[in-house]
Amino acid sequence: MKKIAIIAHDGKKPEMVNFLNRNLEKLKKVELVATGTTGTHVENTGLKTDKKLSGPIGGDAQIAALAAEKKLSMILFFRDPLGKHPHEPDVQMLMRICDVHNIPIATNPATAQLLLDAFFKD
Ligand SMILES: O=C(CO)COP(=O)(O)O
Repeated sequence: MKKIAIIAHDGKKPEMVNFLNRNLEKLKKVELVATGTTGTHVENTGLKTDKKLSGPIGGDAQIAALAAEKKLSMILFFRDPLGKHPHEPDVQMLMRICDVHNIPIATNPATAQLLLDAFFKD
């Protein structure tokens, strides 16, 4: 089964939840993995997800490891460009690993929608 990773910074969690609710039917058809607090929000929509550690304590790094192992179809990362994040090096590492391994990564809701629509077009 295809696996999609969901990550959201705190300032973008409401937008992430709106996105999930608009795309529930599609997202029910794939396996989801998420960073810890994001995962709790994902579960509150009724979707199931494999919850990793919270971002600041290693969750982004765990998602990056899955990307490096080519176990992810895409990453939907609702980044907050206006926030300060103690684990910014992990965020940069995640994006770099995606580029190294050519894993699609959306970093805002508009791109996330385009990626998801493309993924389910057939
Ligand atoms: O910090 C994050 C992304 O960098 C997300 O972590 P949480 O889902 O645990 O809030």
